[in-house]
Amino acid sequence: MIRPRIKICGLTCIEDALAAVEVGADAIGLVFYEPSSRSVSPDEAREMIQALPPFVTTVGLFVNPEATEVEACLNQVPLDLLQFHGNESNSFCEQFQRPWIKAVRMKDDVRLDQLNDLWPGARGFLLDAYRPGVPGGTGDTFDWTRIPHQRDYPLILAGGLTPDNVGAAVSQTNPFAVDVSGGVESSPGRKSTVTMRAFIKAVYKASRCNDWSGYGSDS
Ligand SMILES: O=C(O)c1ccccc1N[C@@H]1O[C@H](COP(=O)(O)O)[C@@H](O)[C@H]1O
Repeated sequence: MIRPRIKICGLTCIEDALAAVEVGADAIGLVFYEPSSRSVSPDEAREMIQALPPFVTTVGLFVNPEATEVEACLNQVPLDLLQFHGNESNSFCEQFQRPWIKAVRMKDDVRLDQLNDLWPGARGFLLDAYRPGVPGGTGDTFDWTRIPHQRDYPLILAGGLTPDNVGAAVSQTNPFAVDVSGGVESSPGRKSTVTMRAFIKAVYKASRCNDWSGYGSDS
């Protein structure tokens, strides 16, 4: 099994972003959705990205934004990828000339065989738990047996992942990537380096990838 890429989302300060990269995150997510405790301003996001080493994918998360908000953000922040976590259409997501992924909340009636028809421009689909009235970042899991083994899109598995359950999640679903936010937090908006390291180690272990050597000790 190829090791899934690992995105740590909802970073709010340079210190946590650097720690995420140091323990092995491939991508970091920045939340541009103000009601969230993980929300950052474009200025804060730019400062965080400027502090990163190369080869770290920077992802901007939006929930039903105005196009002007995304454009203003892109003018200030060098984002590699956009993550749309609301009810955005394919044509809305396509207009920014930037690669994007679509988050899909796993409500009972979601048809995973129709994702590419609904959002043909998406580079991948992030599956998250569904909780009425909350767009994401809930810390809830969903039933992974709903995910088919045969897929025609890169699957990014999210929703309530933690160091304790991500190994089983990876083994069961063989995702292209995993995405975590609340499961590696020490307090609202802040990440625990120890927990991020444990999360990444669990992903490596589940993919039988023995070369994990993230910096520092486990304690
Ligand atoms: O993190 C948030 O605050 C958030 C707000 C609105 C939409 C999505 C949000 N986060 C994303 O939700 C999933 C799952 O998060 P969790 O691991 O269950 O806490 C993940 O993709 C976050 O990036």
